[in-house]
Amino acid sequence: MVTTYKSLNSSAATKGKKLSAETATLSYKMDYEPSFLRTLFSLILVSSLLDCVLSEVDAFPDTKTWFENLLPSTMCIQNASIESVYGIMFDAGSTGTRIHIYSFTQKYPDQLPELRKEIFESVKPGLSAYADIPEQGAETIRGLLEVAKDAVPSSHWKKTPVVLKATAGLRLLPEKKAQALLSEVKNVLEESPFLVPDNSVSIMNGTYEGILAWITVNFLTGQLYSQSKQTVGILDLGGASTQITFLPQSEETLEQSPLDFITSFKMFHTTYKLYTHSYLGLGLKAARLATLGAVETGAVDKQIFRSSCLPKNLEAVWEFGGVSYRYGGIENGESGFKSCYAEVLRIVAGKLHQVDEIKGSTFYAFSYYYDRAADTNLIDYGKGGILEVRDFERKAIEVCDHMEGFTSSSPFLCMDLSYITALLKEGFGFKINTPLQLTKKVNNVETSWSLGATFLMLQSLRISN
Ligand SMILES: Nc1nc2c(ncn2[C@@H]2O[C@H](COP(=O)(O)OP(=O)(O)O)[C@@H](O)[C@H]2O)c(=O)[nH]1
Ligand SMILES: [Ca+2]
Repeated sequence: MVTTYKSLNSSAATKGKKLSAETATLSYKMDYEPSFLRTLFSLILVSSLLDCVLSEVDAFPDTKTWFENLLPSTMCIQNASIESVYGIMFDAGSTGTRIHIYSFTQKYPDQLPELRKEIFESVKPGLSAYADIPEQGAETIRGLLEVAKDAVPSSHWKKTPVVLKATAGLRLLPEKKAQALLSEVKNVLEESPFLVPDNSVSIMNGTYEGILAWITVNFLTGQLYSQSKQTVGILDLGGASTQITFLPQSEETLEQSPLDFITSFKMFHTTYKLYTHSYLGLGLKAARLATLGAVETGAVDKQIFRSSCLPKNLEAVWEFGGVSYRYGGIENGESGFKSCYAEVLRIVAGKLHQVDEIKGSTFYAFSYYYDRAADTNLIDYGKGGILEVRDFERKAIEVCDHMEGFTSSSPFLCMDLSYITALLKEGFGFKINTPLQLTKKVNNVETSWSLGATFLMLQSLRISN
């Protein structure tokens, strides 16, 4: 049994910092403490339930009932005198592609496997940057598969499933281009020695992102099996889309929310009705494009997109989704927080559904919320921390009103912080003193949908040794 936490290459914090700094690749290996194996056991249990019902999401996009009576027939990872089970999950995000290689051990034949180790590596840019050269996009997957070949013993290759789920970057592409990319990727997976299930390469429904991450976080924090059922909401800010997911306490929320914002499921004899929504185009980088006014026009030769959120004398080129945009500040014009905030406000104003009760709730926030808070020392990169919405605002004012002395690695820092402030305050309608728990990992497990998705994959395939 793994008894100590250790980071094999270097500290996760240092590696994570690289991710924030948007470097090309990073990798780390880590073992997990046994203290939360019970939690992971439970998570696997939930995933076994999830597996059989996720397909219902598309069929009944309004209110769904999940998990009902599923437990006995789905507890299928058993009867094994097992050493290791592996699962490979690709997260094809809008800003990068990541491979998560999880290994599990099964100690006793009648027990579900326990997560033992995760190996992670990523490349930038994301698949959508290869929209016109899909073969090259697929080559990035081939490269990452080499990591999997090193990580998984060759004796296990054939029974180790590999799945790729794409998120907002591909959702935003024209259907034909997205399909061409997915088809090239599928070819590459099929050429690999791993097990390639049906539907192994797909664009994930935005609802799944929120729900899988919500279940992951609430299991890892012990909320779902505690008596109090004090669950926490989650906020994910990706490059191209953003998700909000929480368990409403008030009937009013359930009654007044649009039908497709509410998803219900039964788990451990409790029915949960979650509020979840994914806003496509409101991720951090998509919001930059919108603020620059480049969404409608696209990148036109020689055109420079200007914003008061950028240093006045700046002129540079920014690439997103495989397109290059020239951008800069407004020389002899406005700059600073006040004018910048007015710009970013236009991106969120009237675009989001607001719920009164979130004002008093606790939310876990990760991805770009975490990265930008860490970049500006609002939180420690390794540890995370609790912030209030007004901390983002305070930092936005500080950065935006001192852009002349700008030395930051990202010229977009003022715009990003202002956007995060506007999204939280005016978009979702949080109060300035709403606490946010900035978290990258809970018990050393990434706060992302990919672990949950891996459990689903294993369970749906009845993978065991
Ligand atoms: N906690 C966590 N964050 C991640 C992981 N992979 C990517 N991110 C964060 O996700 C953000 C980028 O979002 P991305 O997935 O590319 O865009 P999306 O397609 O709109 O979701 C950045 O803040 C990354 O740091 C991960 O494994 N764990
Ligand atoms: Ca993401």
